[in-house]
Amino acid sequence: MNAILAADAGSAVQAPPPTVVIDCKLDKIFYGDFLAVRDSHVPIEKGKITGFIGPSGCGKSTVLRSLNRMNDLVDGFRFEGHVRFHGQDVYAPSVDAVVVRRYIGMVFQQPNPFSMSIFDNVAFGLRLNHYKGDMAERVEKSLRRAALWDEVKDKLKKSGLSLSGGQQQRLCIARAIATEPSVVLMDEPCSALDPIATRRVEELMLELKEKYTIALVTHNMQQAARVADKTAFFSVDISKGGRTGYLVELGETRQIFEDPREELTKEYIRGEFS
Ligand SMILES: Nc1ncnc2c1ncn2[C@@H]1O[C@H](COP(=O)(O)OP(=O)(O)OP(=O)(O)O)[C@@H](O)[C@H]1O
Repeated sequence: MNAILAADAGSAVQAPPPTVVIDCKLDKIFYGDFLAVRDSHVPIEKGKITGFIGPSGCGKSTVLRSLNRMNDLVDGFRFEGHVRFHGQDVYAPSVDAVVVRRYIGMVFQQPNPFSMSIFDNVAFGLRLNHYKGDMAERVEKSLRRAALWDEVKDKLKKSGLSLSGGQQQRLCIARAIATEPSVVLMDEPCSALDPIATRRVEELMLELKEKYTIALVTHNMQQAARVADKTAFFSVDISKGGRTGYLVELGETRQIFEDPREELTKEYIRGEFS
């Protein structure tokens, strides 16, 4: 027996430490004077799905949108803390938000294809980023990865808006992954979809995490339990007269659902599942 294993005899063999792709430490997030979120440190780990759950208004979307500077255009948005992508400050003055979103893509609640062809929807971000490679090849690859190619390959020139809701959301996923981001942020991607389309997108998430890291906001606890590797539970602090969201607990999904450390998490999970 070698020395390392001998020293560890009797304990489980340790998995290698996870790689943190986005180190997000949001001490305070404001909209104007309103303190929307406090004390939320959510490291996003490579190759995993991190689910954000919690009651309405607890800041799930605010935290998610802070990761790729989606809040830049919101008047009065500011935060204290840091967001680092592979160690690089996402908010450094020298960093262009368009470049950030090329590496940290986003899928929204409502499928929002642009009013242009299916092909152009997927090519959109590539053109924005002056992609020099084979456009048709990349569009096909993205549509295949989004499990949509077989349904649209004969109508690439048709409008993205002509597709069903579930197809539109997979088109948006194809658009988000076309630039080959490392991380895809998904803000309630299934809330406008029926159960069958939801299942399809959930299966897709599980396939995509082989290649992309995913952060997922969901209202649907069962969805978090089904797909997330890690789960972050947020709540709302009303003790000081305001309504400020904060991270209560972050852990392996199984631990959060079956053996939460915090009383608040227990109550929330019990309430939602009972
Ligand atoms: N653009 C904005 N301007 C001002 N306040 C905002 C803005 N966006 C969100 N807020 C406020 O910040 C708080 C957190 O909102 P956020 O949408 O992040 O919560 P959430 O947990 O995602 O909610 P939900 O589950 O209902 O979507 C809420 O009090 C909300 O009203």
